[in-house]
Amino acid sequence: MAVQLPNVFLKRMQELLGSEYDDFLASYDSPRYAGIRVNTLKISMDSFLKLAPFSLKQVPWCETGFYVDEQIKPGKHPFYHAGLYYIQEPSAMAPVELLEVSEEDRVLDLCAAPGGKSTQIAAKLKGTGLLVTNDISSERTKALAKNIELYGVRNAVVLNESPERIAQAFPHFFNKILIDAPCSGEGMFRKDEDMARQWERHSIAKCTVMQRDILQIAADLLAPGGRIVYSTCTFAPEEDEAMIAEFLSDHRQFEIIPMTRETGISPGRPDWLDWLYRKGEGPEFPADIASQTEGCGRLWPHKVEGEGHFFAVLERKKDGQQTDEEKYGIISSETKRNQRDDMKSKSPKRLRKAPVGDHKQSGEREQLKAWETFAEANLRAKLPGEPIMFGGHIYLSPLSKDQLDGLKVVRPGWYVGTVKNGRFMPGHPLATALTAGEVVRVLDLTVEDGEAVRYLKGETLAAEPSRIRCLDGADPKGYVLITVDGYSLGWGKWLDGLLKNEYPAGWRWT
Ligand SMILES: C[S@@+](CC[C@H](N)C(=O)[O-])C[C@H]1O[C@@H](n2cnc3c(N)ncnc32)[C@H](O)[C@@H]1O
Repeated sequence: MAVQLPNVFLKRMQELLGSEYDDFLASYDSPRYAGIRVNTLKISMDSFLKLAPFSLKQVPWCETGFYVDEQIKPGKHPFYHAGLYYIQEPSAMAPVELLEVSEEDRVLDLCAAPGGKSTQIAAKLKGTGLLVTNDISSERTKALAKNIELYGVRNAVVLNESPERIAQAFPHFFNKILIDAPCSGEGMFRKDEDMARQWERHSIAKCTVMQRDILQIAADLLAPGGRIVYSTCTFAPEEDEAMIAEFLSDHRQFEIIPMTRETGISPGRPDWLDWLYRKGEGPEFPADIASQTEGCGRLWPHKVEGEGHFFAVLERKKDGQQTDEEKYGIISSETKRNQRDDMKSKSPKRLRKAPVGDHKQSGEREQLKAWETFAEANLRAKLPGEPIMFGGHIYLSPLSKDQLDGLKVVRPGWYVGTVKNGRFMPGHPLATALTAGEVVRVLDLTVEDGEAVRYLKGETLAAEPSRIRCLDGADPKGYVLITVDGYSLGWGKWLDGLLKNEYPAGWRWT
């Protein structure tokens, strides 16, 4: 077998899977599956299918997902740098499909880094509603913020918080919540051999403690009638069926929404709750709860083309016994006061409202004015969100500063730029989320002639003024949106036949 699997894991799977075990084990001898998901925020499916530079095979459970041959290196193509697709393991595409995100939803992705599922949610929101995307690891939120920017998301707030503190700030606020929980990662063994080596260290018992806490708090974050999707990339019943059964026992107002099976999703295994109970490793759940867990789902590596995943869709019952707090999001002023005090005492580095000093306020006003002047001269679009200052930078935020007060904010919204020496400098994320029709100057490069790659490498390009497409008879001199085959890559600054490259050093093609 190509992958060295832990003996304890193999013994458990043999007991759990019985006659299916041999097929399961044989799946480790097949190559892993690679996938890409089209970012419909930046390109329509029709256009992508015409433009796709490699052959694609549909992923059954995700309309925008495709299997690709890993050897083609999908990360080494200008279209990847234009954010036209995300490289994602095919089974990891299923949880967001089950969340059934609609336009205008308020969505929370609680365990989001590096952002695969958040970018999928953002595409479904189509720039409407709100995405709050969070991870407890400050290191991992760097990749999360970068992906939100690369994929052209305009309506996301990126947080680096504990779920408890988000629940204090936003009680019963979100109507869709994704918990892609930290887990023992048994479904990752073929993709990442390190996961197999570290399986004992990320023990199932440790993971269940985190999962229990996160699920518990998610119930306090969910608005009436809302939906939670809980997912793991592990097969362990302690982290899957038993975690869901325990949640349902503690939250009788919730129920599992069984999922359809046509796409290859296998049912949950209530009998595995008995297996745990008989081993003395789990409680005996009431029959009505245990039977519901059959409505959970798994993608198995020996049954579908994917590495494996577990999911449960949880909704609040319509006739459930709810407190006013749960029903209407009402929270008593005393609870609010206690929560605010608690939040303030625990917060080291947080978003602060602008100090009220006149000097500071007029400085901020000037900077916001500089942004408005830039937008008037260079853009032809009404952009969403409130302009706010944060850490010396200007953002368009889907939330007010008050709503974010006291939280550890990585990005309060869409980063549009910063003012240096009285001059507005547009940010790279402004460019990646703009379309060619929204700006005054565009220079379109192509994959074929190699110029797009030269731009991504940071080279200065020569360009005759006639190549700069200028709206309304504008002068070619100034900030130009650089596109590849029509899709935005970043900024350039054109002067006298030369295009100064504004593609950020840390993002360059190497
Ligand atoms: C399976 S990964 C998430 C993958 C991500 N959803 C994606 O699709 O790219 C689990 C994440 O949970 C985060 N995490 C662990 N404990 C957490 C907690 N208590 N609250 C929020 N995030 C947590 C980890 O840092 C990790 O990034």
